[in-house]
Amino acid sequence: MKKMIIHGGKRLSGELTIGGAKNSTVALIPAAILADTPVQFDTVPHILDVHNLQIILESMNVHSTFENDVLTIDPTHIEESELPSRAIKSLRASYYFMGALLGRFNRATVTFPGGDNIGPRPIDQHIKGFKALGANVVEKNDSVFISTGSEGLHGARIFLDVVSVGATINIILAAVKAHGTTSIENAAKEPEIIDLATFLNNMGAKIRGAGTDVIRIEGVDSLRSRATHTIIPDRIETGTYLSLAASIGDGILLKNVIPEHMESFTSKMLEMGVDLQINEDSIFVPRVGELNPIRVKTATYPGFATDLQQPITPLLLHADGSSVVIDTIYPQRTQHIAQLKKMGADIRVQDNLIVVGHSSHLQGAHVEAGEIRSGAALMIAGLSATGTTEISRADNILRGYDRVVDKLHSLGADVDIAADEQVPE
Ligand SMILES: CC(=O)N[C@H]1[C@@H](OP(=O)(O)OP(=O)(O)OC[C@H]2O[C@@H](n3ccc(=O)[nH]c3=O)[C@H](O)[C@@H]2O)O[C@H](CO)[C@@H](O)[C@@H]1O
Ligand SMILES: C=C(OP(=O)(O)O)C(=O)O
Repeated sequence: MKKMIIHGGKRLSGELTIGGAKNSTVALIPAAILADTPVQFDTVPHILDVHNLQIILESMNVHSTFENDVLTIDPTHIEESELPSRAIKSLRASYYFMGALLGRFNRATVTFPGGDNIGPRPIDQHIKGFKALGANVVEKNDSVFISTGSEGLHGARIFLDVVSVGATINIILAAVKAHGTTSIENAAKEPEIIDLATFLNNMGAKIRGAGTDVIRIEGVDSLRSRATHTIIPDRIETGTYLSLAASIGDGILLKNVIPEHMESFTSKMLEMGVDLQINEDSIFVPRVGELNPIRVKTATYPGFATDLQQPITPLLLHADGSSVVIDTIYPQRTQHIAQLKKMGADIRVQDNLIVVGHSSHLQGAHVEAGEIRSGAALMIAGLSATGTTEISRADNILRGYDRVVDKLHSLGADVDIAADEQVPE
């Protein structure tokens, strides 16, 4: 495991470019195995999740190359094989191989995925979707075995009991080459789902309604790539740097942003009194003055993303009064609290609410990134704090933040990654 070492307390300034969205990328890579041609993605983030997905692809004889932000994947010689469980366990999105393999081979065996430890993460809605499409699903030991009869998958009407990004994507992957028409009702509306549908439609898929809560998919026989797919910018990375810039910036410009994807977040920053300058595809964060406390309640898109409730917390510590955070998606997503307290933050849980009080001074400390977004919160707090902060389990940050150390250096931060002998792999 790695640790991140931060010498904090420096004001940061400059500009940086947001990378391709992690949560699009981790769906697009499994989707690539549905193609009958090589496929290419641009603005691919340099993150551990991509590296681990490449390992999983390689185990199926799907070769990939990643150079200059361009990932090329050749699925034309794909073979069914046992997937490497260590790589599967390293990320949540490995469950997209269930839908993608089912779409490609009419069967899939996938170990239960890993990913962030943020409370219970059932996959019942994914399974419900696969079954509706005609698959037989058996969960045994730590694996899910999914198969169809010789007739393959057929279209179906599926109403999701819970709005789930993962289930929506997995059902699209399975249904895109099924016989007949599938509809997903109460579907998730996240921009990453539109990105996936755009990629598949450009290869000949017939997916309508992505970005609304009813998605219709007419199955097609073949998917053929004709152009490089440019991945949408990462809205969670953007929100993280917006929080960082308002917390300790002396003027920071974020480029490659889709401001419409950020509205639930930027509206909260404006409410706090951050004088954001929102342009067509960039956002400038000036040095901020006094900040108002706010209430944050997470919700499905276009609501405030659960993935940003921890990254905005260091900014809330600067507000002149107590802010309140309620995570309705993952109520147990609170690993940052104990760690931020070690740095002197006034933060506590009270009746299922996270209460964040004004904390005029943070002190560097040894803290642990229990998951990606608590890691991001600690990184911002460490940059704001006086003294040295060491964040162990920093792999959790590196698994989803594109070239994070280079980007922080470009803003003038004193930060490094080193091996952590205390925490074995
Ligand atoms: C790789 C990826 O894109 N990860 C994102 C995705 O995770 P993921 O796709 O796993 O999250 P979901 O949208 O599925 O989860 C939303 C809620 O639905 C529940 N649920 C989900 C599936 C299911 O079968 N049954 C069920 O009850 C979950 O426990 C959770 O409370 O969306 C989450 C919510 O925006 C984000 O935090 C993650 O960053
Ligand atoms: C929870 C997250 O990721 P994953 O679903 O990949 O664990 C996240 O990106 O905040």
